Amino acid sequence: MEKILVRGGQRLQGTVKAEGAKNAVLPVMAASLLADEGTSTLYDVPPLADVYTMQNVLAHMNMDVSYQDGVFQANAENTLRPDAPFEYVRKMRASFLVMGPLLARIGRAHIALPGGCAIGSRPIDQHLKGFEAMGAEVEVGQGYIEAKVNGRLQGAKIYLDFPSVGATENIMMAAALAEGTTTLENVAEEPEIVCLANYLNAMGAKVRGAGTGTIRIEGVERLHAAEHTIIPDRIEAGTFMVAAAMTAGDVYVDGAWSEHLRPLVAKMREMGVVIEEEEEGMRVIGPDILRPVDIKTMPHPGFPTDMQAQMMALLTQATGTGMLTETVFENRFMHVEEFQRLNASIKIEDRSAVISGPSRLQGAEVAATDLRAGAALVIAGLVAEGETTVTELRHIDRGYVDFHEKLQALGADVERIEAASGEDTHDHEAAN
Ligand SMILES: CC(=O)N[C@H]1[C@@H](OP(=O)(O)OP(=O)(O)OC[C@H]2O[C@@H](n3ccc(=O)[nH]c3=O)[C@H](O)[C@@H]2O)O[C@H](CO)[C@@H](O)[C@@H]1O
Ligand SMILES: C=C(OP(=O)(O)O)C(=O)O
Repeated sequence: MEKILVRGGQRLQGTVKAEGAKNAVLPVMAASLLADEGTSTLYDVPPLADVYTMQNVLAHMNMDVSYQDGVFQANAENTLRPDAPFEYVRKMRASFLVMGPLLARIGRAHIALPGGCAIGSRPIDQHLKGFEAMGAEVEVGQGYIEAKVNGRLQGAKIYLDFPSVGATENIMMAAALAEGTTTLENVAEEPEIVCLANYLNAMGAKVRGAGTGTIRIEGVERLHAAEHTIIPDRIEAGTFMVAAAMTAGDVYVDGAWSEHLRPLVAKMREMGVVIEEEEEGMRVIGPDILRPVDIKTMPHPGFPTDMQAQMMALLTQATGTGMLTETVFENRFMHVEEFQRLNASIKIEDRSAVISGPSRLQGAEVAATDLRAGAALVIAGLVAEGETTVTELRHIDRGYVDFHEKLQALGADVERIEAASGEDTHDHEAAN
């Protein structure tokens, strides 16, 4: 088992580049199932564990796929196999995004139930409600969801109870090949939804309104392969922005697109961080004294839950009391105990974490409880006294490419090392 070892005290300086977005590439890869003709080529595909998992899921379904040097190619002309087994879905919940494309393309899907995970129970009722409204029969049993439709899915009016990112994507992909028009209301407005809609439209779909609260999809009979470039990862970019601010550093984050990062930029500026917006990225200059802020996570364009743990790290260094309220996931404070091990002063009150700073963080052994928590703990280690070791790196590897190397290049004293055997005893398989 490996771990990341951080020796705190360095100020980050230089330039770092964000990869293609994990949360954009996964639905786009799933959407490549919809093309019955040609080979899709996707650019800026990051070499992440989740990308390899999705590649394996598609290959399991009998697609021809290849991935090299950031370019993913996918051909779905073969007879497709309609199932995604538990061995993939347990590694990555986003495997469930193949359900909409499978139903639309071959009228059947047999997908393992995603189940709960480290950040909450994460039900899929909104996805299923959408498929049923479009005429699919859905049965849940023995750990699997079986869905089928006679003939084509039918366009429908669907109102989501909550603007779920995954449900919006899954239903949008299904509706692209449905008969008639689908109107999806109260949908997610995340930039990743727009990235998916652009790919679908390049395939010949008629999707309008992505990035707003209502999406209209006029179904077409067939879709063809297309070329598409994945947007930069706003969460990876945001993570480096926080790392820069945390260490009173001066870092240019290439690929930090300001239009995707408005809620983060607003809060960091409130804390006193200097942010210069440029066309392709942002320069972040950390102040000597950080002010505390209150933050509530919300669906886009609200503050992203995927930046909550990183902001917790930053708030430990603010002078005064700040608060983080998590409204998107029911249980996304597992990292608080790990932060406490680093001597942070954090109290949980219902769905909020109250952080008193500035804390003199002290290096300790901590475990990544989920993907963003892992990144946040490494960042906390950058300002902690002594050595911080972060274990359970499989979480970090789901969403960050060469995380420690990118930090090293900015001047951090960080390395990835082999843990002594038996040292890392919490190796649960389920990564998500
Ligand atoms: C691969 C990917 O893109 N992952 C992102 C996606 O996850 P994901 O698509 O799973 O997140 P959702 O937006 O669907 O979930 C948000 C909330 O809605 C609830 N819910 C969702 C679906 C449903 O059918 N019923 C239901 O109750 C969930 O339990 C959660 O509490 O959006 C999240 C919210 O921005 C991000 O944190 C994840 O990084
Ligand atoms: C929660 C996340 O991802 P996933 O939905 O894939 O678990 C994340 O990217 O922070």
